[in-house]
Amino acid sequence: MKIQVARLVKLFPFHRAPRPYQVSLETGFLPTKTPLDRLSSVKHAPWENIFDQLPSLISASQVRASIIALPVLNCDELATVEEYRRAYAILSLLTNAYIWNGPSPSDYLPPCIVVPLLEVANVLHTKPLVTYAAIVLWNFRIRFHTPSTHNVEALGTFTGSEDESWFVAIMVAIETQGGKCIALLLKIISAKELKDDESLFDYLEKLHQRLQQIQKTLLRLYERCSPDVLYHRIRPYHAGFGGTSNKELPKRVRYVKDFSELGSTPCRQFIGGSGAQSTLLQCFDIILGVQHVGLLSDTAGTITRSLVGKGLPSDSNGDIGFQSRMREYMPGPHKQFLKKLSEYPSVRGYLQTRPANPSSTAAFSRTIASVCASRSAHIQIATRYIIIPARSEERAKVQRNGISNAQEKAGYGQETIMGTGGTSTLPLLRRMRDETSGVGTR
Ligand code: HEM
Ligand SMILES: N[C@@H](CC(=O)c1ccccc1NC=O)C(=O)O
Repeated sequence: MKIQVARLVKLFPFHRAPRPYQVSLETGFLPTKTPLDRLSSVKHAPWENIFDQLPSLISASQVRASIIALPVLNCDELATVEEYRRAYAILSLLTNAYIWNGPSPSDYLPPCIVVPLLEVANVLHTKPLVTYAAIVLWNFRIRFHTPSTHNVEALGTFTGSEDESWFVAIMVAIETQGGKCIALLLKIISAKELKDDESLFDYLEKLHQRLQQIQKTLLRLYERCSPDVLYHRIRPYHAGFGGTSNKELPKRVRYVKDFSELGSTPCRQFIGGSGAQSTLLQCFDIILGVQHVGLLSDTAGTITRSLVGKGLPSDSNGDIGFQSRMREYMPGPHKQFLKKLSEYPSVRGYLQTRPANPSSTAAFSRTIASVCASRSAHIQIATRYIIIPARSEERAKVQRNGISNAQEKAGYGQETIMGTGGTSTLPLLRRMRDETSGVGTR
C-alpha cells in the first residue's frame, strides 16, 4: 500500500508554503519561489546599493565608512515574507562585514543597521547576524531555467568570487535534493503509524539513495571552491562574536539603536553562520532516531558536554546541546517543524517495538550507513577547508616569528581549531559521525 499525499497533508498541513512551517514538499526548506533579488521600494535603495558594492568595499576596507553614512530606515514598506527575507540577507551580511572589515573588529553596530535588522530578525524569528538562512536559503538565484548546480549562484557575497558563489550553490543543491526527501520522511512517519512495514522499508531504501546523492553533491565543493579563498577571504566574515568561535573576536557587540544611549546599550553574543544551522540535516537524525551528545567548546578549547534528548531543546539539567543551540539560529517556522517531527516515534524506536526481522535491520542499517558516510565526507571537507589551512597558517607564523618559551610552554600548535559555530570542529564532527554509526535497532 502506498501512502497518499492527501494523508501526509493531513499529518503536516504545509503543502502550501508558507503556513505554518514554511516547508515545501517540492523545495524543502528553500523557498518555493526563488528569493527576491531586489527590494522594490525606493526607500530601501541605499541598502541595495551598498549590498551591490559589498565585495569592493571589503577589498578597499571601506565598509564602515559607507554603512555609517546610511540613513536609519525602518521596515514599514516591507510587505511580504519574501521582502523581509531579502532585507534580512542584506542587513545580516552588512552586519558581519561591518564588524570584521577593518584593522580590528568593531565592538558595536550602528543604528542604521541595528534598527531594521532587529525588526526583520524578529519577524523571521531568527538571529540578528549572518546565519545559514541568510547565506544559503534566501540568497541565491537561478541563472537559466534548469536548476542544476551550475545554474545557481549567490545573490550577495563577501568576496564577489566564483568560489563563494559555488559554496552557496553546493548548499542550495543539497537543500534541493534534501527537499525532495521531505515527502519521504512524512511517508515514513505515516507507514509507521499504519504499521505498514513493507512500505516503510521501501521508503528507507529511497532515503538511502537520496542520501548517497547528497554525499556526492557535498564533495563537488572541491570543483570550484578553493580552500585558500574560503579559509582566508570568506570564512572570516562568517564568524560570530562572543568568545566561542575565535580568540580574536570582540567578546561582545553592542547593537546600538541610538548613539545617545551607547553607554547603556547591552552587549550581545552570537555564534557565527554554520551548516549545522541547516534544518534538513537535523530532520534525518530525528526521523531515524540518531541521538547526539552535544560538544561545545569555549575559547580555551575546553570541551563541555550536554545531552540532547529526543529533539528536546535541553537536557534535564537545562544544559543546551549542540543541535538545540543551532536550532536557535534557524528560521522560526523551521525550528517548529523539527519540534513537530520529534513528537513522532523514530524509525529506530518503532523497529524496537516490532518482531526482529532481518529485512528491517538491513534496510535501517543501510540508511544509517549513508548518513554516516555523509558525515565522513563532511569531515574530509572540514579537514581540507579549515584544518589544513589553519595548520599551515600556524606554521608560517612560527617560521616568521619563531616560537617563544612562553608559547612553547603553553603548548603552541596544540590549540583547538574552532568552527564558526563555536565548536572544536574535528572532535565534534567525528563524535557525531561515530554516534551515527553506533545506532542499531536493538
Ligand atoms: C567548506 C565547507 C564546510 C566547512 C568548512 C564546514 C565546517 C563545519 C564545522 C566546523 C562544523 C562544526 C560546527 C561549527 O562550529 O560550525 C560543521 C557542522 C556541520 N556542517 Fe559543515 N562545513 C562545510 C560545509 C557544509 C555543507 C555543504 C553542509 C550541508 C549543507 C554542512 C552541514 C553541516 C552540518 C549538518 C553540521 C552539524 C554536524 C553534523 O550534523 O554532523 N556543512 N561544519
Ligand atoms: N562552520 C563552517 C562554516 C560553514 O559551514 C558555513 C558558514 C556559513 C554558511 C554556511 C556554512 N556551511 C555550510 O553549509 C566553518 O567553521 O567555517
